[in-house]
Amino acid sequence: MLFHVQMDVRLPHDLPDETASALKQKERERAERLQREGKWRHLWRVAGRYANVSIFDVSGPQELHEILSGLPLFPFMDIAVTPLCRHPSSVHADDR
Ligand SMILES: O=C(O)C[C@H]1C=CC(=O)O1
Repeated sequence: MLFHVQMDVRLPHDLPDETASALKQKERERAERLQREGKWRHLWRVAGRYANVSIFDVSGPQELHEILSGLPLFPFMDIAVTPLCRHPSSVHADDR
């Protein structure tokens, strides 16, 4: 099942630089692993903002919630989830 996810990162201004760097490094490793596993299908930076737009391919909302809530930056992100289904006019056979 595909989900469009927008994540807006809001790190507290008083978060120490070392803590922020460590969180970002852990987040990067987790994101790379999930992409290699095929669960995080697209990851795009929103131009001009500390935010991303992503497409996840997971079994359903429960798995998505487990993934998102396990992200190191989860406590510092506003997340909006939109479930997707196939568009009848799409020419891409792999759209699910
Ligand atoms: O930078 C972000 O958009 C937040 C988060 C998502 C993937 C990642 O590596 O960090």
